[in-house]
Amino acid sequence: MMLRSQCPAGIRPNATALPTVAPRTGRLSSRVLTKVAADREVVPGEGVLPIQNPKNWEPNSWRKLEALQQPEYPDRAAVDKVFGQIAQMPPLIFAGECRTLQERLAKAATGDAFVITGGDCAESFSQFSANRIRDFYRVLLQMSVVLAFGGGVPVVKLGRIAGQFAKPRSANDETIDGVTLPAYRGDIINGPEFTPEARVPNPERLVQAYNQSAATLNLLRGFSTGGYGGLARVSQWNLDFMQNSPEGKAYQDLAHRVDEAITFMTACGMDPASPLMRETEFYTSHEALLLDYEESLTRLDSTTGGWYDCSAHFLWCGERTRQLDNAHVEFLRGIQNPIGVKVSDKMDPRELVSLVATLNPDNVPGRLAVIVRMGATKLRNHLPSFVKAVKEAGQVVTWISDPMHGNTETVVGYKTRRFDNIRGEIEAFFDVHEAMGSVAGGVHVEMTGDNVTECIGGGSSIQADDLNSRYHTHCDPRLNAEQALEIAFYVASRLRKNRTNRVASKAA
Ligand SMILES: O=C[C@H](O)[C@H](O)COP(=O)(O)O
Ligand SMILES: C=C(OP(=O)(O)O)C(=O)O
Repeated sequence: MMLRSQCPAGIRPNATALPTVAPRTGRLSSRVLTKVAADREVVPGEGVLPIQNPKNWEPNSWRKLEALQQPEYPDRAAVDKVFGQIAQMPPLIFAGECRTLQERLAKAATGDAFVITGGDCAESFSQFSANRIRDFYRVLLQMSVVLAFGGGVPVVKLGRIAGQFAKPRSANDETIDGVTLPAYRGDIINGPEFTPEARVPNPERLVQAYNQSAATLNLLRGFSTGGYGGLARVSQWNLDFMQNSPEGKAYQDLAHRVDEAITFMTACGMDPASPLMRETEFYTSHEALLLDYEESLTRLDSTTGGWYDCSAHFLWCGERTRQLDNAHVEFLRGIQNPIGVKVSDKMDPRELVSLVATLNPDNVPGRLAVIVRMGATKLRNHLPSFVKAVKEAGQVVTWISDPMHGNTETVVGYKTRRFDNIRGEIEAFFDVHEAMGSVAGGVHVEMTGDNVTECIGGGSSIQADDLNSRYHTHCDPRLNAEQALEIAFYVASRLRKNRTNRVASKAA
């Protein structure tokens, strides 16, 4: 009983805490699920109220609706068996962590925090290693320090990691040299190799993806609570290959200033061994695309009586699957995790208002992030009407910019993105919010800690001819560590400007 109120904040599990969720048993019928929910004693933890689950919603109610972008498994019985196994496996995250994240995202909606989401376009089995996770984590931490320094607000770190495996595709097939095969849909579904065997959806991949997510999360939790992610290590996070780059040097300067501030605060009596100095919060996220998988990890939280998708802290609905009457929106409207929805210029502002009302009917701050991705020019034209419509409807959302997905192009046979276009979209995002008096709450980028050559431009001046030298992504091009840090310095400059404006308007 005591454990029910011990849901840890962020990724800081109390070593003795148990999940406050009841494991689901295989693919239960909706009748059985309702019974499990009704039978469970709901005892609110300290300060945690019981949750009213949405009417007519169950973890499997999405099955009645059209689900786009789902794989066609050759043997449905085999795949159902695997989902049954996953439903018996432990949750990857805890409901209490999701609630803490929601509070943080609510602050980002008002400008009292800022969200940085980053990670691979698609996690892969072949590139899975502790060093890669560490290098990604280091860059995300560096970015968050740069942002916190510029913005003077807490930075919410949300990795596209430990579950970002399934990919929506524009086309169902891929043709190379006259041979047509089913598209690669992410390592959780099929393989990237261009062979008929690799492209068949294989249910064993589901278990491998779950296991890789669990192992990744385990390491991230260790980094976050074991001292590695603590502020005292700020100056040690620079990656070797960045030491001499302008971004690496700018970061090192900033890190020295942080070190000096810590020395000063320690002299004033702050305990350098305190959790504030040694630990950091880190959350996981991915696109809730493969609905069978998400359902099998959806569990009932015994503290609140709410359903949580325990595959990640934060789940989002992609641009290709956000139709109001379809399965993905149905699934997401019922889970209690904070969620996001990707939005392009193809959406009408009235449709956005309906979508926000469906996904967050109680208008809970921090519950819903609207992740805008359309390219700078379209964003300057369309975002104002989105912001206006949402404002007029009295809806609270956390606005986040994804400057990657509206800027993809093909150059010399490679899918790539230009650094200037990415930065240009972020600039437009901040400009529009500044003009509208709304809040730029975060940035969502595809990035890696590796020294890849997938996006053109930036300080390291990657040219089209360099793309083939270290192009390792399994799907879309990512910013490398240096480019990611350069973006962080730009965003920090905008946050600093916002901060100055806020101080000036308070003084006036
Ligand atoms: O990551 C996002 C999508 O899966 C990706 O952009 C789709 O790419 P495609 O247009 O090559 O299918
Ligand atoms: C597919 C993605 O984005 P979008 O839905 O915006 O295209 C993604 O973020 O991986």
